[in-house]
Amino acid sequence: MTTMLPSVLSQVDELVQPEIRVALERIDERTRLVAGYQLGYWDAAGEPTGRSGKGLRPALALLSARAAGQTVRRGLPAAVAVELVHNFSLLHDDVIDGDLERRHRPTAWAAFGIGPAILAGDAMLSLADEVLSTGSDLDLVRGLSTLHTAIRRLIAGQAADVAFETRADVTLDECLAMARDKTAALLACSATLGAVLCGAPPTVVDGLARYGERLGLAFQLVDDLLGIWGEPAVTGKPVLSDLRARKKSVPVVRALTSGGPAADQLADLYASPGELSAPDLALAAALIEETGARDWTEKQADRLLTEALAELDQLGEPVSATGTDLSEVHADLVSIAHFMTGRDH
Ligand SMILES: CC(C)=CCC/C(C)=C/CC/C(C)=C/COP(=O)(O)OP(=O)(O)O
Repeated sequence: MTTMLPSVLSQVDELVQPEIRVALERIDERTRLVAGYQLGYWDAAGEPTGRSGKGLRPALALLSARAAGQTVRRGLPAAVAVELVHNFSLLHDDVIDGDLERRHRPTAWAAFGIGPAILAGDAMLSLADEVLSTGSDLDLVRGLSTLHTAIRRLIAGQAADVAFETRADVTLDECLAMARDKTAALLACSATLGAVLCGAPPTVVDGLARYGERLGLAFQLVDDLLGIWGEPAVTGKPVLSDLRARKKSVPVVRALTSGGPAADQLADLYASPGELSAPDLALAAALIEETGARDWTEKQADRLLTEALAELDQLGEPVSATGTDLSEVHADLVSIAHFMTGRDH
């Protein structure tokens, strides 16, 4: 596995982030402070900081326009929109979960309060639509429908995730469906939206969608593994945070449904009242590993990555309006897929 930084990520810094900053100008100053904090542009006092999100979704959106034979710039509205939707979802997720830390600093609601944080999320969601709608020669109706279908799935996935916290009988299929909705939907949308807005043929859009769905689920499985075995200094999240919150992530549900004494012991820990102590959290992680769920989840992520990459071979050769060498775009889609699944944060 390679974790080399794909070059498209620097295009996100150069092209997409400035566009998002321009879009933020449209919202009121109070809300802009919170939104820009969430996006990593400045600290709670409005002083500039280094950007902290990885920019994976806008990177996929830029590549998606190129996969349709168009310029990177044609992918910009899609890239801005998906990064805004992503940050809306993270911000609201942190409010819902009561999480205090993300990307190595206090979450937006912890820094500004729940009201301003929710409003900043709402503002980013609304800006996403507006940015898409300002593109002139684009296939806007299909684009908006693609984005909103993903947003509805994001909400459904989040609703399931919350509901699962108080259910002891979550099945592995339910859990995987939740992960697809919560995470793969927006990543698949990112991988297709640039192409959709450029009016790409269904063969290209559908192939990119299948690539994004498989890669998106692999990405969530890696995220679940990092939520248990990741290094907090690298992930920017507190140690064992998913287990502390008794999250029904994929490795947890795989372990709980595996049968045997380790699964029973884990179920007892998850059902016990009050906060889980540090030794209990470490025990829960060890029990999950003992059931083979860590290994299984890693293998599933590898399998999904292979399937995602195989989809790229089926994409065909759309007419290139720019003389783009499409094999180069495919190589970039391969590179970002490896980066997303080989990451440590
Ligand atoms: C409607 C609603 C509230 C939905 C929430 C859905 C949700 C929180 C999904 C989690 C997706 C995920 C793995 C994010 C981390 O992405 P990343 O590692 O790319 O994040 P980065 O931008 O920090 O790099």
